[in-house]
Amino acid sequence: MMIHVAAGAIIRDGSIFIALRSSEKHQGGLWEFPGGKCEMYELPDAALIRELKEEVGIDVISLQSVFSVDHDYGDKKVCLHFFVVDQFSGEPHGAEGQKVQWVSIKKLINYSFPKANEGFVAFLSGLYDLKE
Ligand SMILES: Nc1nc2c([nH]c(=O)n2[C@H]2C[C@H](O)[C@@H](COP(=O)(O)OP(=O)(O)OP(=O)(O)O)O2)c(=O)[nH]1
Ligand SMILES: [Mg+2]
Repeated sequence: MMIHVAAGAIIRDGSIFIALRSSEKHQGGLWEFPGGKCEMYELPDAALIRELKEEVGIDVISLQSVFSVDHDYGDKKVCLHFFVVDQFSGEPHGAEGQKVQWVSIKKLINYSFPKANEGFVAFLSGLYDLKE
């Protein structure tokens, strides 16, 4: 079964907010873009808005869908729906006790993400290049 997941790159002043997945979770110990699984009949944008409120305590004002990627981890098949979140209210923080940090876009490639994130990390790194 394919699990649909919404994940968002929260962007402010050339940096992106990332969170560490706890070691007991699937793909634990790796950095992630906050988000989570879509509930039944829930579209990815609605799932992301809900998850960002729960996990990082922000209210999304503006989000843009970037692309979706199917990935088979062997133990789990996911369809990741990636978004850029460029307007929000509230200050992002680890609302569930997870380790978080702001990372400048040019340094994003130095962090270890789950395999399914490769294309999105490359895309975000490209956004930075456009500003040079
Ligand atoms: N949130 C998030 N999940 C990702 C990313 N990359 C990636 O492969 N995943 C995978 C890991 C998980 O198998 C799945 C998302 O699960 P999750 O643990 O965030 O889901 P959730 O927030 O609904 O959490 P839970 O309550 O079920 O624990 O997608 C990413 O950048 N962000
Ligand atoms: Mg999650």
